[in-house]
Amino acid sequence: MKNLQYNMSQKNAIYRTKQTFYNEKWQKIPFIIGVTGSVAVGKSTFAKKITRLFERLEPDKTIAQVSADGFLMSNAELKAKNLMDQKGFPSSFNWDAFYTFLASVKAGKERVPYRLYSQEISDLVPNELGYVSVPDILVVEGINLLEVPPDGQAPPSDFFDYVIYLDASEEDLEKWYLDRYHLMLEINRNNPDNFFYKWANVPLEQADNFAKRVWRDVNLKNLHDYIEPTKKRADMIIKKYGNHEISDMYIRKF
Ligand SMILES: Nc1ncnc2c1ncn2[C@@H]1O[C@H](COP(=O)(O)OP(=O)(O)OP(=O)(O)O)[C@@H](O)[C@H]1O
Ligand SMILES: CC(C)(CO)[C@@H](O)C(=O)NCCC(=O)O
Repeated sequence: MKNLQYNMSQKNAIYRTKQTFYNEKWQKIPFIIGVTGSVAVGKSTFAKKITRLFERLEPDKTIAQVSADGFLMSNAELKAKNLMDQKGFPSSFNWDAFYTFLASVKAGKERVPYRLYSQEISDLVPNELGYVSVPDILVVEGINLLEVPPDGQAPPSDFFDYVIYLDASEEDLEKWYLDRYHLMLEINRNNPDNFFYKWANVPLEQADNFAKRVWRDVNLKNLHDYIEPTKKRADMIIKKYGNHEISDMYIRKF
């Protein structure tokens, strides 16, 4: 946390110096923190925690939190493009929208809109937008923050001031993924409109075989091919034990 606060004050000093040099009026530039890593590593939980911590430690600053899952294409769009088995891969994101969002936040625009994603419906939330209005700090969590878009679009990492990569063993990741899946089955057992309803009402072994296959063929493949290769570009790597406690921490000093 100290490291993050230090980086933030350094970055703000640079922004101020630049604006003075260019004879510009002082304008707040949001400090954007990224939290990245595998599906189910705990990015949104961790992002929530650092947001709460900042709210306590820096009570005079405004803090917002956004998930990069909102820049995925909708399930309908993925189905139409035959990309459902690549959900979460670079090919499944709307990179232009992600870039425009980050560029608008950094430019200090008011009420910058973004789509919301829900793990519970496993899709973008229809007819609802979130808005970010020039916060001091924006925490963005997502699997793709340090990836380079596939079609030559500008990479979102241009706008991140500090990126934390959460790391864990593949066994723990699969377990956390399945635990969350079981929770979704439980919650939606009597909810026929929900994505998980179908799987909540077949024998557990059959439901588990489906989830394990999705984990292996989609999320683990995504980790190997696209997410893990970005790890060395992070400013900080935090490795977690199976009980979610931190086992190791690496900080990039350059
Ligand atoms: N610190 C923690 N303590 C206890 N449980 C945790 C912790 N962090 C994550 N979990 C659990 O692990 C699972 C995955 O966490 P979370 O949804 O935050 O992951 P994620 O990386 O944001 O996932 P996704 O990429 O799919 O959005 C959830 O069931 C969550 O409750
Ligand atoms: C939304 C993502 C891509 C990442 O958060 C992930 O949770 C996901 O839905 N992966 C696709 C395969 C699956 O349903 O788990």
